Amino acid sequence: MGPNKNIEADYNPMQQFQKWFYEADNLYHEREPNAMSITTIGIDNYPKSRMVLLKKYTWEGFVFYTNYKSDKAIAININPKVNILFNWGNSGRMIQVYGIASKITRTESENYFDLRPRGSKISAWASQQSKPVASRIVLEKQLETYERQFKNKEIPKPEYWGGFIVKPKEFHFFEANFGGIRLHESYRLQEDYSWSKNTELNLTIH
Ligand SMILES: Cc1cc2nc3c(=O)[nH]c(=O)nc-3n(C[C@H](O)[C@H](O)[C@H](O)COP(=O)(O)O)c2cc1C
Repeated sequence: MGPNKNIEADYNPMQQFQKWFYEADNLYHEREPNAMSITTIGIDNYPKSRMVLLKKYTWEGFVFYTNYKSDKAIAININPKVNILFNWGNSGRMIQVYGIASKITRTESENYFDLRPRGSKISAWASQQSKPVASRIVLEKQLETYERQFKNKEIPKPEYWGGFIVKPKEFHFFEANFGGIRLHESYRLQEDYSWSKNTELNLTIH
């Protein structure tokens, strides 16, 4: 079928995301509905994907946390254009989001860090993400060191740990069904901040 273009002035595709996210969790019982892949373009110009966990989404965008010295953070600093992907196998649904990533405020990251379990806080201190560790023993030693250092103390957020928000520019919602019909709805942010919508139905062979 041909594309069916129309503009829905008040519509925000975050509503559709919210519906599918809710259903992935409560209707289709995905094991980890908040797991998403994020692809960045690195300094070597290669795209690189890895999984992260979505910790919050708002009308503004999608928030995840990481090490600001990691490959993904370095890539984002150079090129903030990213692609995130949710793949929910139980329902045959997939969502792609093109967006622009930026750091959230330090206060927001601190507030979230304070809510994390003690073990995760220690790990944030001990882990040098994207850097090879000589051995498991070295990593365990680092964990012990920080456990000793913070014994009976509040654990502050490390300077290099924090969140990114991905502000969406384009959404693609895909739904495959077993009859081989694939629904593809896409939304693009326009200059006036309204979203244009495009719907396609494709007959696909898996
Ligand atoms: C299911 C899953 C969830 C993950 N969640 C996160 C996360 O929320 N934040 C994070 O920094 N790394 C997370 N990781 C580890 C990353 O995939 C990645 O290995 C690490 O962040 C280093 O990536 P980079 O070197 O490309 O920056 C997760 C891995 C898996 C398999």
